Amino acid sequence: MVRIHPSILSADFVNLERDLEKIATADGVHVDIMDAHFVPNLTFGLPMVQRIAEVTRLPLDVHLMIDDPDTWAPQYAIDGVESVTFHAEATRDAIALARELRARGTRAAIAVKPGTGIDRVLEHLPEFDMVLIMTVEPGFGGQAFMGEMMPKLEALRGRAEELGIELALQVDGGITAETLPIAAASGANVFVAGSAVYGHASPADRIAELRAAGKGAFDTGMIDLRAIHRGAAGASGDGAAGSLER
Ligand SMILES: O=C(CO)[C@@H](O)[C@H](O)COP(=O)(O)O
Repeated sequence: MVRIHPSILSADFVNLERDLEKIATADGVHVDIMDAHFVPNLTFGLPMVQRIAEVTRLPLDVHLMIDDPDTWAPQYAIDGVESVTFHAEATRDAIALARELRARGTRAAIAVKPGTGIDRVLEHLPEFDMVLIMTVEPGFGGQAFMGEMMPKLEALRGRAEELGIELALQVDGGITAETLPIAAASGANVFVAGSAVYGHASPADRIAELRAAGKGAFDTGMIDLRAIHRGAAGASGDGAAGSLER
């Protein structure tokens, strides 16, 4: 199933309730939490997430771009939050944190920056409900999609199929109607789009367009994922950072 999660990083924070209404036809709201340490940008924290959860019926997909998620992430497992994503590069113990999030009733997701390999994520894949492959350097909207991240998606989707587990695969950064099918064909099924949605005169029309682009990629069976996976040897990289265990 294709899911479109607009990123409110591109919304008008002063008119956020209005801008949330504009994306009511989406499948979730991507909420970027930035601390000006892990990434060079600053957004907001838990009180704002609580208010967002109160004013929208859509499930929240909280993406923590912060230091020390081991301490802070569990607090975001509140009503209305469907998943909490923390970064492999920032956590001390990804598995313990994922288990804690699940125990609190939210989906546990791990994100990797473009320079980070996925070997350890592949090793421990059943611990996570979702993996987020960043297709830009985290921090800002409006950057260009990095197609060279596609082998990571292919390797993750292939491994999930081998294990017979359900895994949401999210991509974030530079997603448009042109780039979304590329990521869908590589195994992604949850698409974050900020400037593409909020930069359009009608966010609802853009959401429909993105959904159709993703559905088209799946329906036409553009690419056989297993074939891709066979050719994706070495795609996982050696991991620039992000030990998953202490
Ligand atoms: O996490 C981030 C940026 O770090 C994103 O969620 C951006 O908001 C995506 O914006 P676009 O690339 O779609 O404009």
